[in-house]
Amino acid sequence: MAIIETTKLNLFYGKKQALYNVSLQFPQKQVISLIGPSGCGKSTFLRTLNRMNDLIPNVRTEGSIQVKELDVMSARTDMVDLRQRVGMVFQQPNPFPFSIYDNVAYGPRLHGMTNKWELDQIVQESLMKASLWEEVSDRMHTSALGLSGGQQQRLCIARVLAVKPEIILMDEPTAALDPISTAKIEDLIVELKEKYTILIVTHNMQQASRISDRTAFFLNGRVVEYADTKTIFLNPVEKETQDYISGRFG
Ligand SMILES: Nc1ncnc2c1ncn2[C@@H]1O[C@H](COP(=O)(O)OP(=O)(O)OP(=O)(O)O)[C@@H](O)[C@H]1O
Repeated sequence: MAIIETTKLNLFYGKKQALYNVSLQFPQKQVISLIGPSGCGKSTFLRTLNRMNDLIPNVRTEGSIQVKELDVMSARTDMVDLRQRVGMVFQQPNPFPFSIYDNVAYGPRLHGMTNKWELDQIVQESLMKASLWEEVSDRMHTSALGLSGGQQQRLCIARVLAVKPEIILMDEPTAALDPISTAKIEDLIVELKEKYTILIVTHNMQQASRISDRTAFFLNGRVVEYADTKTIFLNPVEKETQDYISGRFG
């Protein structure tokens, strides 16, 4: 069953159209890669799913997005609720300038959790799920800004996990990281799909083929092909997909 379904999604930045009739379905508890050359609309598409584009002036969106029963584009949709269910991790790790503990506790506190015992539990659990607990358990009250880039990115993932999302959107989450930190995040993504649905924008073809179950290839704001990852990389139907994955453009 699809956890996310977009239907005929069009998006305009002012007069410029960036997405054309994007209709995609994403099954639960899978990793889905969004690939395509720079400027083809991958990040724009990702941001429509939790309405992050609303923060950009002059954006207009048409079509529909369902996250299970939730009509994402409805004016009645509660943004705090939506972004709790559909969390996001960005290219540059962006921890708050607070302690490690306060970064992870931020979301639960925002949702009204005040009990210290409960907060301690959720912070520890989230850091464990993000494979960071062992590295930080003895310095929870020191600044998150003292962590390495890879640790900061896992902290940002822990921060998302702490509010118990169903879906995690990741926009090039390893682009700013070294190969070892990248491998840790990739392992983590594969572990997390046991419980979460993960959409990842990536320019790294090996990464997409290593970690994702399904892959969507975008070009000029359109989805050219969407299939299981093996098919996209080994046996694509469309010539444009073949050209892109074999490095002939992009
Ligand atoms: N805030 C914005 N205002 C106006 N146009 C934008 C904005 N953000 C993106 N665009 C345009 O929309 C199109 C799609 O951009 P988008 O960033 O979604 O592509 P992308 O595939 O994620 O690219 P990249 O891989 O380089 O991050 C591009 O033509 C881009 O210039």
